[in-house]
Amino acid sequence: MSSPHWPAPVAHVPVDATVPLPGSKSMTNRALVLAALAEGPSRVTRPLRSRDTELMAGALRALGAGIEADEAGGGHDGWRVLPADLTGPARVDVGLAGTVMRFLPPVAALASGKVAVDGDPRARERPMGPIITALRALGADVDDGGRGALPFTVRGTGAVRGGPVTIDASGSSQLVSGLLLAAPRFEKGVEVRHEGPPVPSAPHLAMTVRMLRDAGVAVETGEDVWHVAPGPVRAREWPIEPDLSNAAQFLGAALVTGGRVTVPGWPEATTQPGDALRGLLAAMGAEVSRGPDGLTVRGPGGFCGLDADLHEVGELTPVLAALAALADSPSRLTGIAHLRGHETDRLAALVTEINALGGDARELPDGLEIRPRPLHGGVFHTYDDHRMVMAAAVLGLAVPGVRVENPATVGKTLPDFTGLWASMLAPA
Ligand SMILES: O=C(O)C1=C[C@@H](OP(=O)(O)O)[C@@H](O)[C@H](O)C1
Ligand SMILES: C=C(OP(=O)(O)O)C(=O)O
Repeated sequence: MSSPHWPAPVAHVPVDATVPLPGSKSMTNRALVLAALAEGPSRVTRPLRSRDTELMAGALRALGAGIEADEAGGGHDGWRVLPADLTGPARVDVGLAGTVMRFLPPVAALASGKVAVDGDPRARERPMGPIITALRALGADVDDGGRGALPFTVRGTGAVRGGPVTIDASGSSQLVSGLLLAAPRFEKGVEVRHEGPPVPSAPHLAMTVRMLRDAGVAVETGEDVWHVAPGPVRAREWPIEPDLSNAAQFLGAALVTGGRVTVPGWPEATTQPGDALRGLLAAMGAEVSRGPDGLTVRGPGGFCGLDADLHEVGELTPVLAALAALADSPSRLTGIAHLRGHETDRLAALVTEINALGGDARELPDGLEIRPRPLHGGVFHTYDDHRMVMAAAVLGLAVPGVRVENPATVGKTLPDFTGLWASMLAPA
């Protein structure tokens, strides 16, 4: 899926905009899974409609679930989800979606029949081994040809025993979330114990636990251990919050241009990691306020670099790295070695592309060090990574001549990104 280069627009005046954002990828894909496993029909309202969520809907449909437009939904592009007996044979395409490749196989193990799972070429390189091994330990039959990676076939028997399992989830929190989401339907539930270097993305694990409990499932947590009791998953309405991680580039534009951006509907309390933007952008010098209109970020003119451990909020890194390259002082972003297993090796990609524009970025064993330098235009490669497009757009606000390769890859989580960006930059 490539598209012509996109000339990232320069902001000639401070932005002054309100940017409504589509729903959270992470919440939408959890809601779809829980709704497909529920006792009766559910609704997912204001979901994200993007490549990652359409892939999840397609995967669940392939197993037999009904997922259809919610005609009564008042124009929010919502879904009605009608659970059904899960059956194979089926083929599932996970694309490059971490949520689909880690959340779907445990669901497939509950189906009766074979489910073949594959994805984009890069998906075959993303960490999957620990969840394949864990599924086997829980009683599922997975044929991966000894690769410990995609593609593989889950030979479902219609039931999974479940019980205790130990996993090294240091490569991705999704390895734990995937097991937990399907576990209420395992005969014994599950007790997942993590052993290894720290698990990243704690808010995403909290989101998994929160949403399971919201579906009436009993979940207990301790340090590096999660217990899900077997039992029914309640059918319900799942209202999806705006995607706060996708707010990063828009709020960042306020900082870069010394302007103002408001994101409506910012939740009072949330498990989304994007909520950390309030503190992170404030640490760079932004004025951050919350009101009835939403969350507002104002940029003071210049802004400073960031010294932060992003272990829990790794998906914010590409945009924060772009901001760091434009800041008034150096930045150190640490705790993010696991980003080498994301859509692309994000640490390598960010260093290569920032430096190709004249920047000074270097890899640390677990992160990035970025020293601001005057940048120039050029092609910014995006490596099938939506967040590389978003990072490039932030750089382009201040650097004339940034041309973004394959901007359509942003459709993974924000298909209308360039439209929203243009609206943000349009004079009020
Ligand atoms: O569970 C989720 O919805 C996600 C968890 C995180 O994955 P990692 O823990 O692999 O970083 C995050 O980066 C990803 O964008 C979404
Ligand atoms: C890491 C990300 O996605 P995925 O769900 O594919 O892991 C991301 O969106 O930044």
